[in-house]
Amino acid sequence: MRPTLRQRPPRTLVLVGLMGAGKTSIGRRLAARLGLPFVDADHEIERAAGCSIPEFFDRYGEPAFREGERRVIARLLDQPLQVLSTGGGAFMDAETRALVRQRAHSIWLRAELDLLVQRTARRGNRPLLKDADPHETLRKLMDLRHPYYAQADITVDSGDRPAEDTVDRVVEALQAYLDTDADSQPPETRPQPAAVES
Ligand SMILES: Nc1ncnc2c1ncn2[C@@H]1O[C@H](COP(=O)(O)OP(=O)(O)O)[C@@H](O)[C@H]1O
Ligand SMILES: O=C(O)C1=C[C@@H](OP(=O)(O)O)[C@@H](O)[C@H](O)C1
Ligand SMILES: [Mg+2]
Repeated sequence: MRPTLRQRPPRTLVLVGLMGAGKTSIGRRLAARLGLPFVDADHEIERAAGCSIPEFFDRYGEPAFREGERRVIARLLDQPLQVLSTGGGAFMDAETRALVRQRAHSIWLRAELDLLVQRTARRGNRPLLKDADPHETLRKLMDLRHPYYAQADITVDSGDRPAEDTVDRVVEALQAYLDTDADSQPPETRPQPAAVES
């Protein structure tokens, strides 16, 4: 029997990590395992904009995409408990990180560079990887973004193994987190940090 959680998670589960880490595919399977709705922020942006992510980048540019991404994720974090897979750049935004911290549990799916390159080579749907050498681009993004992903509540290696095995690892890490972490209360009851005078 595959592991599942002993309790309903108190908050939405947000997956973060680089392109190809498996946020969309593992997120969908995790939701099915836990019996929760699944939503992918990129799919929601595509639905709202009526075009694909590459078309969005072509027509409106990356800054407009980031703005849309921030708004869509804020809206999705207002919805009832679900599994929410973000696009790789979403957690770089300070407002999004703060909102995720307040309202959700975050899970960083971490993977080796070569595996990310392999997994993203299969489809040409990632505008950031279409021009320059994808290996070099992902390496730079790794340097830039890993310190932010590392701020997630939970980290799970998304290695070269069957996806359901990675889901097992996510469930086990999440159970351990919910068992021990004082922050794992529903968002309404979580105490807010006191304002800091600057
Ligand atoms: N064990 C695995 N874990 C995650 N993704 C995998 C795995 N094996 C193959 N993949 C594939 O890697 C590709 C990229 O995954 P995706 O879920 O789109 O990543 P992300 O949303 O993080 O960019 C998909 O085609 C997925 O099916
Ligand atoms: O890392 C990024 O900046 C991006 C990741 C993509 O999502 P995935 O991480 O699901 O591929 C998508 O949001 C867009 O192409 C930009
Ligand atoms: Mg994705």
